[in-house]
Amino acid sequence: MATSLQFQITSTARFSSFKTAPSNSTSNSRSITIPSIGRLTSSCCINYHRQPLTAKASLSVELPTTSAKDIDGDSSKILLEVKDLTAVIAETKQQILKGVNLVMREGEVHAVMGKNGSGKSTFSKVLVGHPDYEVTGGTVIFKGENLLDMSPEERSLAGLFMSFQSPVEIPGVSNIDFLHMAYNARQQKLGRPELDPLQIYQIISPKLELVKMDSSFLNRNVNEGFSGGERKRNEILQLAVLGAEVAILDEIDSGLDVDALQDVAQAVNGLLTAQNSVLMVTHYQRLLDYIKPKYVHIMEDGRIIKTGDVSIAKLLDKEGYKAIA
Ligand SMILES: Nc1ncnc2c1ncn2[C@@H]1O[C@H](COP(=O)(O)OP(=O)(O)OP(=O)(O)O)[C@@H](O)[C@H]1O
Repeated sequence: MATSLQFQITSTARFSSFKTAPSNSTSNSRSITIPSIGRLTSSCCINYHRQPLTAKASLSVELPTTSAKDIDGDSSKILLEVKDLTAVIAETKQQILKGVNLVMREGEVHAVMGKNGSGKSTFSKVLVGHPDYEVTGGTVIFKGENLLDMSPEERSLAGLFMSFQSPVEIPGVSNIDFLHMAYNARQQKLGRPELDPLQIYQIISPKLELVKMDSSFLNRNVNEGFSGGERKRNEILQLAVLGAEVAILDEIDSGLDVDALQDVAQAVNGLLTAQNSVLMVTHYQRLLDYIKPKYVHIMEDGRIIKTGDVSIAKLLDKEGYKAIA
């Protein structure tokens, strides 16, 4: 039971469709006290009630047989390969994604820009399996596996993370409990021992410093009453603690003051390695001054219509989207 709850919370709790039981349902939970932050509770026994998912696509897919080097001479490992991805809004069947193509390799930072309503967030949410959307065509290969065959929880546990444009509150679940459960779910998936509350705190503590968050945020319910900027920092805290091979950051710069933007960017840069990759959705060149992308993609009407280096973003900033057309 605990296992399935842990699996659910790693990603789907972060979608708005999640509902949690009141916090008094944590009876029998294990707890410890850490002086600086008060009481930590391991919440394996919180009851979660989730609406059924509708976004799981089961399109048949042929995994690539050629190596990355065969295709374009770059021998770095491909982490994510999106081909001709199309998707509709589940409820209305309105088509939003109209054939997205993208390849992300280890060690790369990609930025996706585009006018309001061009499909950037939808693309990000479809990748993590958000239930509001149905995939209608195309393929997505993540670390050699068919991503579209995985549930949102499996995607998260496989190492795909998304920071939402508007991170949702999770009432009744403290930050520390959320991180603890999500972390242990990943440990389980990797066949490693689960950590107790003290051990998890030792992992989280340096990450708090990385994102410059006060430890008091750990005992608050996830995002409840957080300011816009605090929510964004909290998203990066989750990324820092849980880790990911591909992190999708949807407008991580929105709502941040100039100092907070630098802190968050510095934290993201601190998490980048030669083995992982970041996909940033943004409207503003200023973010790209801090987190430098190898590629900038322009999305229009559900497709990536142009890919280039950061000079595209600079041109956009100066002359607007008419310069891209
Ligand atoms: N769940 C939904 N229900 C109805 N319409 C939706 C839904 N999700 C996306 N859309 C519509 O799909 C289009 C693309 O939306 P999306 O949020 O992906 O754009 P975006 O490029 O991220 O925009 P912005 O830059 O303003 O954040 C918009 O017209 C939006 O209204």
